[in-house]
This record gives sequence, C-alpha cells and structure tokens, in this order.
Amino acid sequence: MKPLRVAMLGCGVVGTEVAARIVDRSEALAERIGAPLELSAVVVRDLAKARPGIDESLLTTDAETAIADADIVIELMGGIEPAKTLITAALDQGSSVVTANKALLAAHYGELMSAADRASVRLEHEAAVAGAIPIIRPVGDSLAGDRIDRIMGIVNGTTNYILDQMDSEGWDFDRALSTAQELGYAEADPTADVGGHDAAAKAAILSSLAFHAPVSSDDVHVEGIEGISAEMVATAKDQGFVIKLLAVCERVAESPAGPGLSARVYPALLRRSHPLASVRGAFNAVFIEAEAAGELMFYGQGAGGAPTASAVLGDVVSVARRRVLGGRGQYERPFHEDSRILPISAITTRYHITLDVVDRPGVLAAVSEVFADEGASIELMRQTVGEVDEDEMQHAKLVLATHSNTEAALARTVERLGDLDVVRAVSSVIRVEGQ
Ligand SMILES: NC(=O)c1ccc[n+]([C@@H]2O[C@H](COP(=O)([O-])OP(=O)(O)OC[C@H]3O[C@@H](n4cnc5c(N)ncnc54)[C@H](O)[C@@H]3O)[C@@H](O)[C@H]2O)c1
Ligand SMILES: N[C@@H](CCO)C(=O)O
Ligand code: NA
Repeated sequence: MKPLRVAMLGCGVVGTEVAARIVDRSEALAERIGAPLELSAVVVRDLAKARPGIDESLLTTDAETAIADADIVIELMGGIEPAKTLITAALDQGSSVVTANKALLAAHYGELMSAADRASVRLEHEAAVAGAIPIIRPVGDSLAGDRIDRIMGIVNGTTNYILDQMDSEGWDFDRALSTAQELGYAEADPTADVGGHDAAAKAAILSSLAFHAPVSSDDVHVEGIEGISAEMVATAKDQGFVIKLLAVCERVAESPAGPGLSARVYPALLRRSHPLASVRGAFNAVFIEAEAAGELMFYGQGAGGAPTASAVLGDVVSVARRRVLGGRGQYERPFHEDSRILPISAITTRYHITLDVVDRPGVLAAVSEVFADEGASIELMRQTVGEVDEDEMQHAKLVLATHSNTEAALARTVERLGDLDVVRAVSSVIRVEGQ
C-alpha cells in the first residue's frame, strides 16, 4: 500500500522523540496500520540546529508546503499561533491532525473539532492531557455510555515534581523548578505550569469531554503553587498531609447558585493515606467517578519527551488506520449539554487556616465567634506555642480545620479573622480535598 505521508510541526522535547520512533519502529507501525508511514517533513525554526537521528533533508521552515504535501500532520510546536492556523489548514485540506497542544485546545476546542468534523477527518489529542496516560479516549469514548460526575486529578507533572521534591528532599522551589525544566517536563514558559494554567487547560479539555459541554480554560478557576512555601510543605508533612496541585471537574447538583458544572485548579492538602498522595515526581493520576462504572483511576507519566511521544504515536496509528480503512470518528459532536459554570464562591470545600495569634485569654472565643457568625464550623483546632516578639508578647500558632462550607462563607471567615486584634497574621489558607 502507498505510504502515508506525515509532516511534523515543531521538533523540541516531544517532537524529537516522536520523529525517532516513526523511523525506528517503521516496520511495527506499518504492521499495526496496514500501510507504511513516511516522515515527509519536519518543520523547525532553526535549520542550522543539530538534530541527531533526524534526516537533515526533511528539515524545513516552510510549514504550508509541508502540510500541503501530507496525509497526517503532527503539531508539536505549542502555543496558539501559528499552530491554530496551521492545524486548521491541515484539517481543511482533509488531513488528520495529532496534537499535544492543550493550551490551544482549551481555548478553541469547539472551533477546531468543528473544522475536523466539516472535513470528515480526525483531530486527536491524547498527549494533551496527562501525557502518556490514556485518558482522552477513556473519557470521550469508553465512558460515553455512562454519566461522569467527578474527575479529580494531578495533571501537571512539573508542579507535582516541584512539590514532591520540596516534600521528600527538602529542595527549595527554584531548584526543583530548574530541574523539572532540565528534565523536559515544563512548558516553554514554565509560569504556565507553576501558575496552574497548564492544569487548567487540561481540566477544561477533560470537562468538555466528560460533561458533553463546551468548557474553556477561561471557565476554570485557577490558583497556582507560587504561594506554597517550604514551611507550608513542612507543616503539612508534620500534620500527616501532602500538598498537591489538583484539578477538580464536577457536576454540582445543588449550590447557592443552583446546579451546574465546576472546573477548578488549586493546591490542596491531601491526607498521606489518600491514593493521590503517593503520586510522585512528574507522574500524573486521574480519578473518575461515574454513575455506573463507580470509581476509576488512571496513573502514569504525565510529562517528558518519551512518555508524551507514546500518546502521540498512539493517535498517529489511530488516524492512519482510519485513513486505510475509511470512516469517520468515534466521538460525539457537537456538545449537547448545558455548560452552566458555577462561580468558585458557590462551591463547597474545606480549609486549613493557620493564624499567628497573640497568646492571651479570649483568643479562642474571638476566633470561634467569627466562625459562628459566618455559619462556618471548625472541625479541629490545634495550638502550638510560638515566639515571644520584640514587645515581649507571647505568640501562638493556631491551625483551624474547617468543616465543608461554601467558598463564599469560608472566604468571608478568613477575611474577618484577619481583622481581629488578636490575630497578628493569617499565615496560610489552603483547601483540603479527599477523605
Ligand atoms: N514536554 C512535555 O512533557 C509535554 C507533554 C505533553 C504535551 N506537551 C505539549 O507538546 C507541545 C510541544 O512541547 P515540547 O515540550 O516539545 O516543547 P519544546 O519547546 O521543547 O518544543 C517546541 C518546538 O517547536 C518549535 N517551534 C515553535 N514554534 C515554531 C514555529 N512557528 N515553526 C517551527 N517550529 C516552531 C520550537 O523551536 C521548539 O523546538 C506543546 O504544545 C506542549 O504543551 C509537552
Ligand atoms: N508541562 C506539562 C507537560 C505535560 O503536559 C507538565 O508539566 O505536566
Ligand atoms: Na494522555
């Protein structure tokens, strides 16, 4: 059978691994597809840069010609433009596209999927969420007959690596981040990882697929790990918790704002006995709760060149097979459910609040009164003796674990606690997830 021509756009951490495997595994891939793959072009920015293992004659800076000449296009350059224009051109001419670009998909999912549908071709993106872990196909296809109610996961390898190194090795933030960059986990701009935006893009894609409704990255409430100090990590550890950056996507049946969907990303405490607490390094894990299936858990390498290449190549085999056999795709489109996104204030969570207080009679009463006023309740209170300050005032550290309440009530409680005379500072506020 005639070879299928594959153009690759971008040849960095992931692209290098993908290109090498297309060449090295050509026989096995041809067997699985029913036709050989031919790497026809590798689009790069800098032709002079050494790329060991890649045939120099394939390198080009002319993306348009490379696309026009290809049956399948793999986009691994990242960013919104020119990736969006190039992918759209490839789809419009009838080529199937495989991408790992979650930032682009989370911003323009519906538009790009419609372009693929119009042209009766595929736009596959398994690598865009949780790297090597098969999660897009399970959520979009295997569970399409069920009702997914909740997804909670660690979906960013860089931040999990950073938090894990801070927790287990006592590394500082900067050292952990630069090592994650060296290991090829981080985005070109690592503030996307650290600020939670990469995880938010993945939460948007997962929510869209799981809830059959358009959810974009702008719909996701995002908090990153910039504010997580070594002290917070150590305190969590002392108390039997670990801090993880979590993505939570859920159907909310009841809230002060009515029913709706919630997608959010924030660092949260998990008990060390929680299954997600043992997810180390750049590994990812995703829990799914579905009406009929019950609980499902997916675990594996969420970042890095080779693991991500595995997901890209799986998609390449899938779209190539489809070209050989003919036919359209397996996912539903367009979205048919309502995407009413709830504000974070309407969501129910739990907080751990650490206060620096003046150690004198009446402190606990004042703190308790604020909670009572706001209708929030304390599950557990722990006090440790602090330092004596320059005014010879004895300080204490007060850790308060709240029961579940709306974010609005908890936020007001924290604000009012900060205003109390006896409170010197609200040292930290962090949510708690899991049992
Ligand atoms: N690294 C990972 O672990 C990982 C995992 C999953 C998904 N992804 C996604 O995969 C994509 C690629 O990631 P990466 O880690 O390989 O990034 P990278 O920065 O290592 O590689 C991107 C390459 O594309 C090239 N490029 C960018 N714009 C270009 C243009 N206009 N023309 C030609 N070349 C261009 C860059 O020069 C670079 O070599 C991104 O969308 C990223 O979000 C990465
Ligand atoms: N920068 C991303 C790559 C995988 O999507 C991460 O750290 O998870
Ligand atoms: Na994946």
